[in-house]
Amino acid sequence: MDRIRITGGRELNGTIPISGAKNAALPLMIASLLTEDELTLTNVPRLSDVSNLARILGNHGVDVTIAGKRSGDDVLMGQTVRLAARSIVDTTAPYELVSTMRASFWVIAPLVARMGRAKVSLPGGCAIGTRPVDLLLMALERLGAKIEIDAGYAVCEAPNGLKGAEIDFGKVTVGGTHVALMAATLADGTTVIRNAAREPEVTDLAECLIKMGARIKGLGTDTLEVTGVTRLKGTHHAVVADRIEAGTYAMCVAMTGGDVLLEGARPELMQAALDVLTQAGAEISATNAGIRIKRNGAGISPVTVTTAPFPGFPTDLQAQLMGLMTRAQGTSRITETIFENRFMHVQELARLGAHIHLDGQTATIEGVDVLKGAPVMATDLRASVSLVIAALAAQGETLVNRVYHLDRGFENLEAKLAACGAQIERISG
Ligand SMILES: CC(=O)N[C@H]1[C@@H](OP(=O)(O)OP(=O)(O)OC[C@H]2O[C@@H](n3ccc(=O)[nH]c3=O)[C@H](O)[C@@H]2O)O[C@H](CO)[C@@H](O)[C@@H]1O
Ligand SMILES: C=C(OP(=O)(O)O)C(=O)O
Repeated sequence: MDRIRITGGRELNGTIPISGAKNAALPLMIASLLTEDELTLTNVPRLSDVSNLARILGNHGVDVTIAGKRSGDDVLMGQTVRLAARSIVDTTAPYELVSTMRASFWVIAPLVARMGRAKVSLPGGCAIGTRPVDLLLMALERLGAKIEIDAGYAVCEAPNGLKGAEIDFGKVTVGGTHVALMAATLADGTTVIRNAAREPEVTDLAECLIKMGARIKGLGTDTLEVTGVTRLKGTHHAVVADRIEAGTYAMCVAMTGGDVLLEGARPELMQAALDVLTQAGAEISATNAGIRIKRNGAGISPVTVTTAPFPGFPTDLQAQLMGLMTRAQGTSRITETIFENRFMHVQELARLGAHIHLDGQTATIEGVDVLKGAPVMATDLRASVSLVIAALAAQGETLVNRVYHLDRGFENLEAKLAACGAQIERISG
């Protein structure tokens, strides 16, 4: 199993290219099930979640080709992925495949919308919380699907097609909004989705669906109106830049000091995170090329932050912010409101010398002057990268185990950081 070795104490200076967003690429790939034509996605990140989903879609009969490895020696470009679901050969998504990644449950929406049936394994909980799918199933039921839970599978039928309806989400759900949006595009009549998630990845999916011929109004708001069409067509779409990856590298720079251009990052999609970084003492400027982040000399100021759905501070940056605050000059408070158990990093950060006290959903972090390298491991993606952030400022060597979590969501993490001066390397095997 690969590990990452980091020797802390180096400033970061240079340019980090920001990849396409994992959380947009996955639903976009799933949307290919809605049409017989070819969907071409560019700027797709090289991540294990992407290759796993390609395998899952292949099982349904989607022809997936992945091209465009790199242009030049050190300039990494996203991949181009072509997906053609000419005929769907299997409407079942088995446990063995769905259990490898939660987002694959979302195939239920295009399968039932196009084929009138789907049998998809329930995804189960994960390290950050129980993560039920009741709201996703409620949305499909509102559209007229009959759903039964049988032997661990959601069996969903709509032999006469889906019908437009009002869907009111009691709680903001990104996955629920993706599912409702995809299913409604092929439903008969108009669907109104209320309390829809406004995350940029939802808007990216909606923009692609519109290019495929879907009729959707209200992009970027909490009310989406979808008028169903009988068929969708193929298109080309570039995956939106990853605001979570950009926010993560911004926190790395805020931690180590230095001056880095986050190339291709979109400041308007991550204002809450940029505001928190500014409070923490980083200097942020938006440029034509992306976001420039600097921290020179002054220490890290403590912050008080509560996670919230977009446009609030994202839960997917909560662990990274905690990593940064371990070295703040004072006491920070971070409250997690989206997932009930997203604190797997607390114990591991403590191994590096962090002082964190957890009380319910709020972590109180007493900043320390010195962190010291240690072997660490985490059980999820963002928790793992919070350890990388702390390790970049720790004295001595940190070995981050279970790198496969990082490979789910960060393309070439060690190459991107090393190019800016970090002492970081992957140890294979
Ligand atoms: C692949 C992807 O895009 N993953 C993101 C997506 O996950 P995901 O789509 O799974 O997260 P949701 O937005 O659905 O979850 C938000 C909250 O709603 C709850 N809930 C959700 C569905 C449901 O049927 N019932 C229910 O109670 C969840 O347990 C959680 O407490 O959005 C999360 C919140 O921004 C991010 O952290 C994940 O990175
Ligand atoms: C929680 C995440 O992903 P997933 O929903 O795929 O588990 C994440 O990207 O931080």
